[in-house]
Amino acid sequence: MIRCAVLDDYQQVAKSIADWASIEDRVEVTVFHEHMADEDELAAALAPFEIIVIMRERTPFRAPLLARLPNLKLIVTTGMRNASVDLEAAAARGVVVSGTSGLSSHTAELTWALILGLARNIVQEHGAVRQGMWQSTLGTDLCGKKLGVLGLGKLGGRVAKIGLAFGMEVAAWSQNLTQERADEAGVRLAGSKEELLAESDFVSIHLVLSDRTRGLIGAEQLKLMRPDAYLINTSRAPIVDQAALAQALREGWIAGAGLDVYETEPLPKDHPFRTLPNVLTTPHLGYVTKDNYRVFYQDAVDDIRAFLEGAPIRRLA
Ligand SMILES: NC(=O)c1ccc[n+]([C@@H]2O[C@H](COP(=O)([O-])OP(=O)(O)OC[C@H]3O[C@@H](n4cnc5c(N)ncnc54)[C@H](O)[C@@H]3O)[C@@H](O)[C@H]2O)c1
Ligand SMILES: O=C(O)[C@H](O)CO
Repeated sequence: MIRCAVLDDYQQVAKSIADWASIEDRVEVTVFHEHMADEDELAAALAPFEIIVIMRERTPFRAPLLARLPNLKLIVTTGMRNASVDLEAAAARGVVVSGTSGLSSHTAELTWALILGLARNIVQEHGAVRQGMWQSTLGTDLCGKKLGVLGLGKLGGRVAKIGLAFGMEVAAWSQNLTQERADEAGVRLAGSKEELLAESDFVSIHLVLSDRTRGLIGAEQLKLMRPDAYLINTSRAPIVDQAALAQALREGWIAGAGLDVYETEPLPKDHPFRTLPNVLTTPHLGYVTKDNYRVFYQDAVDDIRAFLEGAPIRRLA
């Protein structure tokens, strides 16, 4: 039997959500529900396995860990982009890395959950109702307000479209955004990042993390935002200087933030984002839906079958 490990199945759904029975005559699957952060623990637990299925970027596979996994032949990661797998080191060890497809609506929808949650103080009001109170905050209308979208790719484009449906004025900016793409999305191309930050009621980040986008929003940029504006980041934490963001929230440079992504995940227990009253946090839930997991895990099973049969496989570049 080929041994396969499935990592970080926090919700304990990996086995039931896909058709593993179709490969059970050849593959013995062990599912790990708890996150293992320690490299020694990972190396010891994973050394016997030929195949490892990983959920997004929860457990990094860099050269030192890969070197300690002598039996490893295939890594299946969910999605087709995973910055925490060292593809070169894997190739050097003869380990194939494949990816899965996935849906693209999920994170745009979570972005709107955060925007709506912030605009209508949903979490505070829910808590207050539970404690016997009635109407303790004033909400903000979205219709007629300005939404600034940083990065107009798949998710940014979808978020912009929903903003238009709410009757918002939508502008977008990124270093490589063209007038043609802005026209196609039906939004205004902002003259500069600074202009977009200064004028928006809600700024939502949908850039990929790269050398050009790391630290794109620091203290200087946060100070350009209005004190009644909100920042939403469901993209990647290091695009925003995290210490500057905590200061901005503490000192009221902006009204609040909706965050799904963090520099260290899981977010450390004593991190200020866990307690600041004007932060709405979700634990990197953008992609965590039944519908998307069904696609992720079924594709993982299909990748494993293809690999075992020598059929073409979706390799990560
Ligand atoms: N929270 C979640 O669970 C979740 C789920 C899926 C994706 N994401 C993140 O959302 C982000 C957007 O994903 P997507 O699928 O829309 O990606 P995409 O590739 O379709 O779009 C990314 C955007 O970034 C821009 N961009 C790329 N490189 C750039 C650079 N060097 N400088 C400036 N702009 C640049 C692109 O032009 C585009 O507008 C990514 O960071 C992704 O990791 C988060
Ligand atoms: O980029 C993504 O797909 C999500 O953030 C999960 O890692």
